[in-house]
Amino acid sequence: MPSARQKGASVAAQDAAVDSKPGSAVDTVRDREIGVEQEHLDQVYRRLEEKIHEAEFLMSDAAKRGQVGTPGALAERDAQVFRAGVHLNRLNNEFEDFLFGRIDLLRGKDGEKGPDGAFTSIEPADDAVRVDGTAEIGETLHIGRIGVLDSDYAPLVIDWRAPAAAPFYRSTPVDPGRVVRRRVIRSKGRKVLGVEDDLMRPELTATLDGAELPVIGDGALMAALGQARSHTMRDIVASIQAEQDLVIRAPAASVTYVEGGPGTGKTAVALHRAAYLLYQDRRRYAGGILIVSPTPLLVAYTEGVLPSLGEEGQVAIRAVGNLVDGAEATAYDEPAVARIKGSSRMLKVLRKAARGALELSGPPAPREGQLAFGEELQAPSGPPDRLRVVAFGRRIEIEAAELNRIRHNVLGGTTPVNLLRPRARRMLLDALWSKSGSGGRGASGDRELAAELRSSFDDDVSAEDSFIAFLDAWWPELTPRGVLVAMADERRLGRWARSVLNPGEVRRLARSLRRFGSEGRGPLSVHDVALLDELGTLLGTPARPRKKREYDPLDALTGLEELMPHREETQRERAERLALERTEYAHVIVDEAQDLTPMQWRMVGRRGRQATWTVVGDPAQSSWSSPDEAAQARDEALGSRPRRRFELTVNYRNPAEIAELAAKVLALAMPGMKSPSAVRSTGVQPRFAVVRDGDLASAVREEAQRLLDRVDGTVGVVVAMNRREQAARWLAGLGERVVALGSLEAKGLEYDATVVVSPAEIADESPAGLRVLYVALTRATQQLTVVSDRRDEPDAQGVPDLLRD
Ligand SMILES: Nc1ncnc2c1ncn2[C@@H]1O[C@H](COP(=O)(O)OP(=O)(O)OP(=O)(O)O)[C@@H](O)[C@H]1O
Repeated sequence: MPSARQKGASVAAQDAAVDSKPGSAVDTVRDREIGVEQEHLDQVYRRLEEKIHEAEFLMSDAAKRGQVGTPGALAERDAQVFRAGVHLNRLNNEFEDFLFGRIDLLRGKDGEKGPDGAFTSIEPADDAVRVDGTAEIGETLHIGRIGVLDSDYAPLVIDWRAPAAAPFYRSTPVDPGRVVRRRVIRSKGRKVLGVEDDLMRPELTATLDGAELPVIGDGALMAALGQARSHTMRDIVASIQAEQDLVIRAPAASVTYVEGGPGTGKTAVALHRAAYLLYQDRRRYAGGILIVSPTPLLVAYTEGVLPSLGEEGQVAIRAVGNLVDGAEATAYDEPAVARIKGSSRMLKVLRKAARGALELSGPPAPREGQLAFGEELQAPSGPPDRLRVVAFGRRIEIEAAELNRIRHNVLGGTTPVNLLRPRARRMLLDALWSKSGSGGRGASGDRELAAELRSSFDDDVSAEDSFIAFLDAWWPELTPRGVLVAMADERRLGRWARSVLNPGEVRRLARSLRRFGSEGRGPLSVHDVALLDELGTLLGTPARPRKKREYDPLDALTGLEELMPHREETQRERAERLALERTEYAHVIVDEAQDLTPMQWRMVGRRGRQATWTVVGDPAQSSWSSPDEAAQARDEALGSRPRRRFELTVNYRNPAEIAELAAKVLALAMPGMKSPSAVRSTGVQPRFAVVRDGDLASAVREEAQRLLDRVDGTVGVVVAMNRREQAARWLAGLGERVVALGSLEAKGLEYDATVVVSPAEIADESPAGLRVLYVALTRATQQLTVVSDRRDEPDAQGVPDLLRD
């Protein structure tokens, strides 16, 4: 397969000859071609308007039907309203470029058409090209965000995900299939602004309706890559490249595993794949698609892509620190602590803590309800050591030793602690019963009487205030946060982590957990969230009594209750409820997978136990210190599912000048690892600035301003994590186009230009520092400035030690 650079170059060279004469015949041809596409777009919009009217009619008709009360009519109404609503929503969406592509194809081998109205054959008919090298175009297809058929069911627009659209992405000059010319159409609202063509069979003289096929522009890919960046990612639907298309359309079997260097389009491919899967099998993915992203910044950056592809609702994009409902990671752990919290060794510690925390419990007073761990930390009263009740007119007591024995028995096995409470209650009642001596009263042989006696004993005791208060204090419902707070006590943690963590690790971990405060309300880090999720599983959530639905007198009249126990919930309400309750997904996509720690893999794995997976990542960008351990955890999460591997090899983000510099760090970080090849070059070399008089702030501000003057889009200033707030102050007043980022926050993002501040400082931040620096150096689409301080040991040209040959 030729590189995209070769492709782009061949077309650009071809066009350079014609395009160099502004105002010449080329402009007239371009205008005429824009006019041709405008006509088609007008026709598409006329048809869309008809469809919108149809959908509106369907909605109102469905609403009328709703007044007829038979179950069949109600279900039909729900289904219709749902379908019409989705349709309207999608059509009303103001797509920036609804129609973006066109392919002109040779006649196919067979004359068969697919369900989208296009001919299905991939290979051209034997006689499609005449012996003199001329050919007539046999089929023209327009490609857009959703498919549109005209009133005769002929395709006006093919959905980009339909099989007929695949040649738009797959065709290359080496393997063109039937495609002669691929055209990208740029439009805004209803107006066509431009066209860019790639010729797949330049050797042919092709005609369309008898006239020679014109070729316009520099190629769409280069046009897209050269555009200024904003703070949100754009879709790449008009210029997906062949190797990317293979991943996007890979069958969703088991695990699709994608590796590729920085800028190879992994994130873009992951998002387009989600849209493709939904299109392929909407019913199957009604179970939801989860996209796991490393940071909330990357979530915000990518959030608009799926709606722009016409997909919303069934895809949840969540940062790995936001996967647990009600928990949101806002704090960062220092690398040494992150290493402990992320390690699979934590599993053993958490297992001990989940059970051990029960022994810390004390009376729930002074507050009602759930046990507040914080209070008991300050005044550790411990669990009550004696149970006293009065039953059948007698005082019965259980002492500490027996209580401990009972607790020990109940805790045997691996059942989640909170689910063991009914068993604990039963065993207490058994012990009280045998102490009461009442067993003998039924011994005369009347088993029914004995059972009755026992049952009334249990009822009496269970209703007693002292028994209820005891059980609440002795076996309270534990919360994950409560257990984490309990682990903040170093001595206690040392006990639970014995022979797993060394004393230094225990001290560090306990100190970090004290951030929650005694109330457990302090900020969480991204690694804490995985611990919370694990604890949630270890503790379990006891079943709550179901809210009984209100009695509806109609049920009695119609007998509907038996027929439709969920009649009060419409399909849509049910879908919304399920989405809220959803903890497992039909497909899980993990972006930047190289960064997931073993504990995070466990958390993500729980959300896709029955799912198919797409995992994208780049080991060279891993900020996790033990990639082998993480790989093992990944394999555990993915189980024995077979994997299909893909590799992306072309860097679409960085110009060659920046990619070359980054490759030097890659050679240090991962010797022998190949860099992806950059697809374009700008002629602008990275700039090296050196801090004067120790005034880092002025140097960074000056360089940021310089770049703001040189690019139209965004500028990112990447600093070591502990300088984030400082750097934001340095940049104050420079406007919204510039942002300060900690090295770990830069993951996945991109800017027109970046300032990387003190490579040595970033590299020294953690054991994975060189890989983090590699990430920082690969964020710019146009220009890069490296600011060096003394510790960077810059040479006379300002090049820091780490970036020299
Ligand atoms: N086929 C394409 N057409 C146009 N732009 C593309 C194409 N493929 C990738 N890009 C652009 O290249 C840039 C990098 O893409 P993306 O962020 O998906 O790469 P990545 O592999 O996830 O990078 P990283 O690993 O560094 O985070 C984005 O601006 C994306 O829009």
